[in-house]
Amino acid sequence: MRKPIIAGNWKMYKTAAEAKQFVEEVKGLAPDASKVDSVICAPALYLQQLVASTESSALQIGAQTMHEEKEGAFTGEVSPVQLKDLGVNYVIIGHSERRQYFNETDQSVNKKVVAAFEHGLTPIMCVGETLEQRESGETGSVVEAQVEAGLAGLSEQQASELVIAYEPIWAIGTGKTATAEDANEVCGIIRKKVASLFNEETAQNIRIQYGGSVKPANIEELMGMEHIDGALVGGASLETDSFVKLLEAGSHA
Ligand SMILES: O=C(CO)COP(=O)(O)O
Repeated sequence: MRKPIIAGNWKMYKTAAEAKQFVEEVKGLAPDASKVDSVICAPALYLQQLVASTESSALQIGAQTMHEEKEGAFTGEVSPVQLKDLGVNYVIIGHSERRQYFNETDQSVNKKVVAAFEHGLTPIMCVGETLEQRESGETGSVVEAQVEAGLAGLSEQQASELVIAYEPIWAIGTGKTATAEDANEVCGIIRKKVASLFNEETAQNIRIQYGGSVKPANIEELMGMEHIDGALVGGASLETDSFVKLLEAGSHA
């Protein structure tokens, strides 16, 4: 059985005071960590404070991106060693906004995934097609290529521990959700690809999230699908009420 994982991606939202208040409110309400992994991926600025305030709670803290080198002359960047040193557990890698606005490629995503594991972080690697690719029937081949490139060089053990987030770009922040069946179909394609790259056991272990306009009203249907093990949530992770509802839905899946 794969443990569900619900992760909020706050993107570039919230002041320090708002971040602190959210976490203070939610940490006591997060379901038991044996039932669901509950994660907030916050702006880098707040990670230290949020890790400290969630100590000994079920709520875990993740980052939204990182550089692939452990240190160096990379002005403005944050390294995996620095994240680990703060007590961060998860890091989102290759979000479509990073690919679109910050020139991340399948190759740089792969370097970051490898570096995250090297430094004891669990990557949440994002894949997903554009509307144009979906409409021209390329969804399967696009996500397969992203998965193959992103997982290059990983051991079976690392691939088993990786989290993949399937986020169709046209469903992000648009209010348009992929139907549960469509989302499940693509997550199934991803699992099959992992089986072909590694083996069936690895494919059964890997956790695959769906992301794109997930909210309390649609999470149960999504989580009821065979290949969907969690959600990566933008907008609905910014409000305590809706985020707690998402965590609860995850804990019952
Ligand atoms: O990009 C997303 C999460 O990483 C999805 O964002 P929304 O949930 O706001 O559509």
